[in-house]
Order: sequence, then C-alpha cells, then structure tokens
Amino acid sequence: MHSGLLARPLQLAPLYGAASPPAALPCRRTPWARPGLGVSTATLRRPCRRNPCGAAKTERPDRRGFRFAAAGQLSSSPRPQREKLQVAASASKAAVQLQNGLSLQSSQYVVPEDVRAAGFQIDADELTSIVESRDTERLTEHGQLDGIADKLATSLTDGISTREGLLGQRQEIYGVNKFAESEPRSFWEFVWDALQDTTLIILAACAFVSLTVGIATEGWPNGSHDGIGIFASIILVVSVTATSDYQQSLQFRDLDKEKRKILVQVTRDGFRQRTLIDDLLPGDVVHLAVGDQVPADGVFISGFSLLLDESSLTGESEPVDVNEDKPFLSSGTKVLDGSGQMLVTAVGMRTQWGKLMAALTEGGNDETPLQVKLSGVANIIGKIGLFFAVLTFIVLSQELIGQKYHDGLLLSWSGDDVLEILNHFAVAVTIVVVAVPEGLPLAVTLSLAYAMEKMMNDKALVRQLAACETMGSATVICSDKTGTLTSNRMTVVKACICGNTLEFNDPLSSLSSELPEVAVETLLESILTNTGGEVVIDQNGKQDIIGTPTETALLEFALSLGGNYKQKRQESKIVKVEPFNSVKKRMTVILELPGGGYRAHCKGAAEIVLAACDKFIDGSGSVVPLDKKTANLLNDTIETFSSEALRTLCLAYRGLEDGSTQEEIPLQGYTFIGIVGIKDPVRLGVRESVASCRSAGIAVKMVTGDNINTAKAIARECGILTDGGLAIEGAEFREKTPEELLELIPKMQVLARSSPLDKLALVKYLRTTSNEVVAVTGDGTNDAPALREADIGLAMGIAGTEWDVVELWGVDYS
Ligand SMILES: Nc1ncnc2c1ncn2[C@@H]1O[C@H](COP(=O)(O)OP(=O)(O)OP(=O)(O)O)[C@@H](O)[C@H]1O
Ligand SMILES: [Ca+2]
Repeated sequence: MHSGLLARPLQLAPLYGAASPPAALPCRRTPWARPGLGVSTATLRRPCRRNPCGAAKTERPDRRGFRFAAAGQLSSSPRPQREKLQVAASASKAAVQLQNGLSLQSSQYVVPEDVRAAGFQIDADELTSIVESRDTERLTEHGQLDGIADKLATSLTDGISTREGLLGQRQEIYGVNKFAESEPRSFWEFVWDALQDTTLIILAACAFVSLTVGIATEGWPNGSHDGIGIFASIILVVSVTATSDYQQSLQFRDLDKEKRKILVQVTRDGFRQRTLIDDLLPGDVVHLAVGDQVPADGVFISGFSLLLDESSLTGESEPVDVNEDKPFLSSGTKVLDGSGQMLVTAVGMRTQWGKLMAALTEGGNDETPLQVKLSGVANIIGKIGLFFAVLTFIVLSQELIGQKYHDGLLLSWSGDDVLEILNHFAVAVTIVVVAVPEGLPLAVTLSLAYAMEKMMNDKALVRQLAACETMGSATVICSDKTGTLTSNRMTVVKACICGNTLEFNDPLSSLSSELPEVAVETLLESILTNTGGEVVIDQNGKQDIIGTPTETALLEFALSLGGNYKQKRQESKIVKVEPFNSVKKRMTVILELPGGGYRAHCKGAAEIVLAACDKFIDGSGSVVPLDKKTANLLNDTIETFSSEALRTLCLAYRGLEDGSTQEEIPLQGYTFIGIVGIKDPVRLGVRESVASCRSAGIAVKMVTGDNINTAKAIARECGILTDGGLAIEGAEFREKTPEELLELIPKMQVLARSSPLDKLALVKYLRTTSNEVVAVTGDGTNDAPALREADIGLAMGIAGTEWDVVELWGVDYS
C-alpha cells in the first residue's frame, strides 16, 4: 500500500507575524496557475473540504496584479470562499425545491424512452432531484430503496453486473463520476497573465519614454540603448514567469490525474472489490468506513452509527446521522464515525458537489509567505525609488522652469526646452527602473519551483508552493506512528490464549491442536464476526482481505487457524455493531445466538478490554473467574508484548439477556479470550530521517493512540525517544495544568493512548504558547483536527482528501 504524504500549508502566523484582519487585496498574484486545483486552494484555507474526486474545474487565476502588497495586508481570508460555497449550496437547494414544487407529482413520473430501452426504470434527473431535495416522500413513491435498486437494475446485495456492454449502457444513461474538465490554458495566456503585472507596466511605460526621448535627443541607434535594455528585461521576466507557470500548470494536471486514482470499495457481480472512484456508476453498492469521503450521491442501504460531516456542503459543523429515516448521502461529505453501505444514485457533475464546483470559480490566492514578504519589501523599495525619482525630476527641472518663470516665458516652449524636460524625465525613469527590484519575487518563485521539482523527484507531490517554504521553517514535527514511522503492514506474531503464550513464525504453528477446542472456537467467532474488515473471494476465486491493516492482520490470523469466514458469517446473526473509533479504542458486536440469548464480542486496546473482564477461559477450556494473580499475569503479558513494539489487542466476550434494546453495549463482565500481538515493522530510513531532523534543530515527537509501551519501543527504535526524554499517556496529559505543561512539553517525546483531541491540544499548545512552527503527520481520520491546526499538515495515504500539498510514497522527512 502506498502511503501518500499530503501536506497542506497553512497558517503562518507564528512565522510571519500575527495574522492581521482579513483585508481584501485588489488583486493578488497567482504564482502558479493551477488547473484542476480549483477546490483545493479553498480547502487549504480550511473551510471547505475538498471532495474525494478532486473536482477538475479549472478557473482562471487572478490576474497578476500589482505585486507590492503592504505587509499588513497579507493575511488571506478563508471566509469569502466559504460563504460563496454556502450561498451556492443554498441557491442550488432552493432551485431544486422550486423545481419540485412546479413539476408534476412524481406519481405521474414517466420513464423516458431511452432509459426504458436501456433496461432502467428511472432517469438520472429524477434520481438526482430525489437525493438533492432529500425527498423521502418521492423515495417512497418509487418503492423505497428496493424500488430504486430495481429501477436501477441493481441488487442491494450483489451490486451491479459488469457483464459486457452493461456498464457502457449505464454510463450512457447516467454519466460518469468525473467533473467537467476545462480546456488547458495555452502558453500565451500565461504570457498575457504575466504581462498584467503593474510593475512591468510601469517599466514598459518607462521604456517607451526612454526610447522616445533617447531617439529624439541622441538619434538612432545611440539613443535607443536604454529603452531597448528595459524592454529586453521585461521580455526576460515575462518569459521566465510564463514558462514556469505554464510548466507548473502541466504538472498539476498530471498530478490531478494521479490524485483521482482513489480506490473505493464496491460490490459488483456479488464480489466486494476495489474500484477507481472515476468508475463508479449509479446502482453501485459502496462500502463506507470512518475517514472515507462519500464518493457520489446516494441512498443509505445499511450500516451502524454512520455519522457524516456535511460542513463542506452546508457549512453546518454539526455532524449528521445517516440511517433508514434519514437515508441521503451527498458526495463530498466525510464519514466521521461508523460504517455502512450506500446505493449510488448520482455521479459526477450531477451530484450536488459537482454542481457546486461548476457554479463556483475561485479567486486563486496563493502567494507564498516569503513571496508576500519580499513583495512587501519590494514595495517599499519601489516607493522610495519613486519618491527620489520625483525629487530628482523636480530638482533637475526647477532650474529651467525657474528661469522661464523669471523670463516670463512659462507658456512658450521651444523644442530644446521640451527635450531637456524629457531628458530629466528619462533620468527619473532610470531611477525607478533601477530601484524596482522586479526580480526579487521572481527569484523566490523560481527557487520554490526548483524545490518542488526536487521533491517531485523524491516521489513527493507538493501541491502548494507555500508548503515547501513552511516545511523549511518547521521547528517541531508531531508524527503519528502507524503508517508514518511504521510500514502499516501488520501481522499477528504473538498471542496469549488460555494462559499460553504462543509465537508464530512464518508457517503458523499447530496452535489449534494445542488449545482446547472451545477456546479456538470462541476466538475464531470473535475475530470473524467482530471485524470492520471482510474476507472476499475475487473474480479469480482468490481469497482477499479488505479492511484496515489491524483488521486485516486479525482476519489473516483467524484464517490461518482454520477459520472459515463465509460459513461463520452465515451462521451468526449480528444484531448490533459499535464500530471502532479512536476515542473508545475498541469495537463491539452483538450476536443473536441460535439457541436464544445474545453474545457481545469486544476487541480493542488491550489494557482497556482486559480491565472489563472478570472471567477467563482456562487451559482446559472452562470459563473460570479471573483472579488477581491471573489478571496480573495477563497484564504482564500485555506489557511484554508491547515492549516488543507489538500492537496489542485483547479479545473478550459476554452473554447478554437482550441484545437489541441496549443503547450502549456495557463494558464490564466480559470473559477474556486472548491477547494478540501485532507486528508493524518500522520503515527503512526512519531512524536516519529523525536524526537529520534533529541535527537540523527540529524536534520530533510521536503522538499515537497506541499503548504506551508499544509507543515507547517504536519511538526508541526510530530514535525519537532518547535518554532523558519523557513518554506519557493522553489521560495524564489531559490533567496537566498550564504551568506543568510548560515544564513537560519540551521534554515530552512520546504521547501515547492519545485521543484525537489530545493531539489537537498538543499542536495548539506548541503553536500558541511555545511559538513553534508545527508540522503534523497523520492519517487524516483520527488525526484530522490536529492536521487542521498545524502549520503544515502532512496526511498519509489518503490521496484526494483535503490535505494535498505533498504526497509522498515512502516518507522522508529530511
Ligand atoms: N480495528 C480495531 N478494532 C479494535 N481496536 C483497534 C482497532 N484498531 C486499533 N485498535 C486499538 O486502538 C488503538 C489505536 O487507536 P488509534 O486509532 O487512536 O491510534 P492511532 O492514533 O491511529 O495510532 P497510530 O499513531 O499508531 O496511527 C490500538 O492500539 C489498538 O489497541
Ligand atoms: Ca493514526
């Protein structure tokens, strides 16, 4: 699995002085015209999220304007973009409602002929408007979810059929999941943009004056040298700027294609599989999990505690529940919690998000902070130059004018007089030309572009020039563990079941024969039912495991013990699921037992789940009370596993009288099944990277949700935890007073068992109280708040989400 490192630039307040109140500049310079990046610029300023599909709407960048911005005017305002988006959203909603009000009742809905001919019973417009207007009544008129599925010629269990020709037909009727791409801009458009620079216009005027005066006074060709010289420098600046902008635009186009290679999980032909987001079609059954972006508009099929963040569309920051009663999902929103399946009803430009993208053009505003600063300096120098030029002109001309005034000839000018004045003017122009440091911001652009290209060669995609710059000034890196420092390829290497610790080297030992049958049976039931992953058989008949690396490791373990996923899932009836999330750090399911009654299976952070156990399965397979001694032994085992840098999970179960009515599945009275230790090897080169960060004066801290011992072991292996460094847990961190934090944070190298909010608090603290420039790496799901708060957010392995400045395959901090 490749892990992308996506960075997002940000707030540079600590670096570049306190952010001033948003002030609109008349026009800002766009260093790179960036086709296809339309949405992300806004995203980078935080408020609106980028959709997963990377809207490919291109807009013209702002005209190159007067580059010299006063330093006080530098802060960029995220607001207008956000407001525009929301206004567009509500306008689009209102339009749909109006349309619905005016249109015929849908009971009179007539299927268009071409749709019927292609084998469907509902057309794209109807589907779009049902979801967009969230019209449950019309959904009912179409026969609810099942009706829609039928009309879309799909099955809610098996998905669409990919038999020859069928996909093409579907595509023809409903469109593709892509956004309209605009024409690439030509080189000459970039030249034109470059010419709009006020400085250049002033220079051109000067060149013109100088040329006229020169030729008039000194004749051709002697008098033309200065003018031609200035023109030549203008041409140089324009061609360099235009060429580099043009090249960047081409690069960004490629990059955008790369970014759209997002895989989503769908069921087609009865097989769960991964498909490119571009290939999604109405009728597809899509599986959603925490952290996913909804890839198209659709209707909820099934799921557990599915919670969406719709702020990118509506601006409402309050998360929205999605369930049978509120079954509509819009593309561009994000799954905050839970898991589920949706039936795709609209794709691409027909989705609400697609329409918004089409309606919006964004004012590009991506001068990098250094450029802004330099522009400010250039501005001041330019103004001083202008002042002295005027002064010189006055001083030079006052003698002549004074003389004429004295002679009373102020209104009669000879050719010589005019020439003299023009000559003085030429001198003044020369001063302006010399004083205006036109090349200064250009030099920055070029050097950043060079840095960007170098990073590209290191397999890093820098989406925002400013990121290069900010990265260079980072003073602290807060790194998560999994996927950043480790390779995110997990395998179960140790387990403790029935009090026996077992080690697995490659061919898994004959574990099942050593242990009592009941224990193995329960273990298998636990892993195979209580999982966010899935074992699927692909079209070639091969077994494939889908899910997060932790889930995959567990399922692999169960399969190697002889578990039969399909059979187990058919036998057991799951009535309730509490999906895993980083706050609870556990996952629970409730099964309805064939003989009546219910059983809950819980797995999660080892010490937390073990603390909920009061019984355990002993060596003979019988359930006995968990005495102090055994509990201590098990705790020791957890400690041993985690000190070996293993991610430790504990599995447990309990009987329940009633499974479905309980709001929260209780966290006590469990029977301990076992502990597993999952290995996730440290990436190659991480130690060296950490060392080079350190020698560059950058502090590296590990912030993880994992067990403190596991965290410590890995931090030591990476060179993050050193002698005298501190490692503490989130619970302890939360209790600290500001004074204690002041002492603690500089020494703290590892923050373990942290919740997303702890990560956020740490980053906030570092940025505000300690005045550090903070880079955060994370996976964008549980690390999202911290990533957002950071000066630079480097998000791992989530191509196409909102942190898109850098995308690395293989991490290298140096
Ligand atoms: N699918 C899962 N089901 C149950 N428990 C899990 C699952 N995945 C992880 N855990 C538990 O939760 C802990 C990790 O929590 P969390 O996801 O908050 O960590 P994280 O911050 O993403 O960690 P890292 O820094 O390693 O990426 C693990 O130590 C493990 O005990
Ligand atoms: Ca993580």
